[in-house]
Parts: sequence; C-alpha cells; structure tokens
Amino acid sequence: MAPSAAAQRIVIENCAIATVDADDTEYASGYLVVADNRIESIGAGRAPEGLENVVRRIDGTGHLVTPGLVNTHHHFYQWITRGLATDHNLFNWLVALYPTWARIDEQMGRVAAQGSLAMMARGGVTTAMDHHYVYPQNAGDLSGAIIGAASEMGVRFTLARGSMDRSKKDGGLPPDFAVETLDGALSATAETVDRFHDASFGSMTQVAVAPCSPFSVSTELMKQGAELARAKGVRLHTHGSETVEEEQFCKELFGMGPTDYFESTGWLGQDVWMAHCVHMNDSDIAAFARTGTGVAHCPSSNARLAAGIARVPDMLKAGVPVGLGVDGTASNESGELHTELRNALLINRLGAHREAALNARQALRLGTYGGAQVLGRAAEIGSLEAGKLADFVLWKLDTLAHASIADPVTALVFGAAAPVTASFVNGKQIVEDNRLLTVDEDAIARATRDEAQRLARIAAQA
Ligand SMILES: Nc1nc2[nH]c(O)nc2c(=O)[nH]1
Repeated sequence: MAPSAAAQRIVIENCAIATVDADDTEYASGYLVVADNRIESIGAGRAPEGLENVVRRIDGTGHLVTPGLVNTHHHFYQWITRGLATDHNLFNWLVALYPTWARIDEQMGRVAAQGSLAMMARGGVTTAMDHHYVYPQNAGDLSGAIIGAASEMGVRFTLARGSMDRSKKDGGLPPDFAVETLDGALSATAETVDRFHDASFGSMTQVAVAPCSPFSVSTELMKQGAELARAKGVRLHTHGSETVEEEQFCKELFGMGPTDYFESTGWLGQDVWMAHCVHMNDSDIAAFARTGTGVAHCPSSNARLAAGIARVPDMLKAGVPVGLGVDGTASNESGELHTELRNALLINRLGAHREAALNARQALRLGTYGGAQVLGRAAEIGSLEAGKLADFVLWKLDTLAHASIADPVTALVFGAAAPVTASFVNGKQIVEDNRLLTVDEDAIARATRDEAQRLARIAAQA
C-alpha cells in the first residue's frame, strides 16, 4: 500500500542495519524511511533526496537498527512473585506458588502487567504476549487490565487467554480453589476474544485461546478450546513437553507422550504455538514441522526450573517455526528478552550440536522474525522491509560495552544488553535513551513493590 500524500516521514541514517529478511540482508551503513506506521524504504548509503513531509531526521551513527524484539511467552502476573521458590523444579515450584497466584486481583494484575511490559519494552521488545491463566473468582476484569496496560505503553500485544480446570480432585496439579469450571473458562475466553481481538493488518491487540498445560487442563477443555479458537479464527497457545515429569504424567493419564496427546486433542497446526517443547523426540519434531506448529523457546526459564535444553537446532533444521520467550518472571527474574537471545545461543551450544548449534544471526532471527512467525504476524512485523510495520530498535553499540567488537550483530547478541537509544512501535517512539516515553517507570517500580507486598500479606493470611 502506497503512503498517503499527507504521510509524515521519519528518516534514520548512518546506522548499521540487520533487516532479518529472507536473505539476511545487512547494511554496514544504511537508511530507513518510515511513512506513518510503515517502513517506506530501506537500503545502503543515504536516504533518497527530496522526500516530502519529513518531520524528523535521526543520525544513527554508532548504532545498529534491527526489527523490534518479539516475545512469544510470558505470564505477566508473576512479576509480583519474583525471587520465590528459587531452587525448585517445575512441579514443586508450581505447587509452592499456586496458592499465592490464586489471590491476585485486578489491581495486582494491572501493576504486574505494567512492570512486565516496561521491563521488556525498555529493552527493545516491541511486540509482547501474556499467557494469563489464573482467574480467581471476584478478581475483577483481569484481561481488561492487562490489555489496558499494553495499550497505554504502546506495545503491540497478544493476550493468550489461559485457563485451568483440572485440579487436584481430578488428578491435576493446581489446588481446587485455583481453577475455573470447563464452561466458565470457555465462555470467558469466547467473551475475551469478542471484546478485544482485532484481526486487521497492523492490529495492536490480538487474543489467543490458551488452556494452560496437560496437568492443569481437562481433555475436554483442550478439545473444546481448539474448536472455539478455530470457530473464532484466532490462534491457540499452551505449555508443552516442558519437563520429564509432564511426560510421565501424560503417559500415565493418557497413555501417550505430550505431542501425541496434543495431536489427539486437535492441538497441532499452523495456528498453534507451544511454550518450552524441551522433551521432544525426532517424531515429535517431525510432527511439529509437518503441521507448522510453532515453539516459544524459553532458555533461561528452562535452566532456572532445571527442565532441560530444547532441541532448537533440530527444530530449525526440520522447518519448525521457533520464537523466543522470557516466560513468567517467577521463573526468569530478569524479565527482558536480550537475555533470551544470548542464552538461546549459549545454552544450545551445551547440547549435541556444540559450537554449530546456533550463531548470532540465528539468535537474532529467533528473537524477531521467528517470534513474528509463531504469533502469526510474519507478514506485518519481524523483519525490516518496505511495506511492513515500523517496529524497530536503535541499539547503541559505540560505548564501553560493545565498541571493541567489530561486527554489530555479534556485539548485540554475544555482548551485554545494549542501550536502546530509540524504540518505535507502529511508527511511534516509545523508548528514548533507555527510558519509556509512554509511562512513568519509577511510579511503576514503586507500585510493583507495593502490590507484591500486598499479595504476600494476603497469601500469608489465607
Ligand atoms: N514455566 C512455566 N511452566 C508452566 N506450566 C504451567 O502449567 N504453568 C507454568 C508456568 O507458569 N511457568
């Protein structure tokens, strides 16, 4: 679509650019022209002469410009339960934390979402997602509060409306008071899709159907959830194959491993992405590749919870779409995505493929285009190409932390988290010099501390 005659332009010049397009095109010194909310042109050297309505020129000297980072798995509410149960595996950690999580309310949900989003956005995330699966009775409008926080911050966003209905009494892991009913979960999810999902090109808000995990969700909710998502034309998300304990649970209860269970419930397909996927054999990976099922790789959380190392190089070789996820910050206290680019690269080198596992450019692709693919938005975001949405980041690479590394993509991925001079979403700047422009970061920090303390008090009294 050509820009309108009145389109306002922003020109960025003199920067290195990693486009993450299909050919991995890079420019040692290039330009980017933004017209309203889209990239109009990109290339080597200086921007074309004679552009009209240029409202801003940015000198990108000393910077690398990349697509904005895309986070594909998170649980925002966990921002106010960070640093707890630090030496547990997944099941023990969940059992320790469910009782606290089951006491969150709308105000806590809003503030935790603000904290989670702020931490990611100031570190270069332009598209975020939240898998929210804890909906206590009388907690208020949690989904509305979370979506409101993303919209206020100006971040592109998918709410994966989660749910749990398999509690202890049905052989599941969560306590009985922490779950919804099958009908309650389905009708609330349908209502959330109807209220918030925007399927249009450039949409800032989307909703996915996201029952939590095999050990916290009934088979009926998995099946009917998949039917609901397909009837509404939205994506499906869940946790899968995270730990050996989950694999054992599936074999004992369903007589098959997680991937076969997902297939039997309608949960493999191009419209599905799953978090973790650590314990996948060759036939599981082939099934994901054959069906186009995506993976949210969460290396830091997998290490924190001693889950294992996902076989990302094998997935990529087979053609599985793979993005990166911070995961909830109760299992990855850092809460920012640069750590996941770096850890994806480093941790996968500890696996079978050693130094050939992933390189810096593949890691950057996971955190950008790969994320866009698994969220179903690769036609809009994830690479810098004319016609795509203007979601991009200027990383400052000429300071002490990176200046002595010649290759900018190597500096970005292997080095410390780089300062973000500017981050744009949909053509609008949301970060300048590492500070959010849209919200008051210090007020959010204070509010997150207060809400974490309030939740801890309520949980202790329960
Ligand atoms: N890493 C995580 N895995 C999970 N499985 C599940 O059912 N909930 C979680 C979670 O919060 N984090």
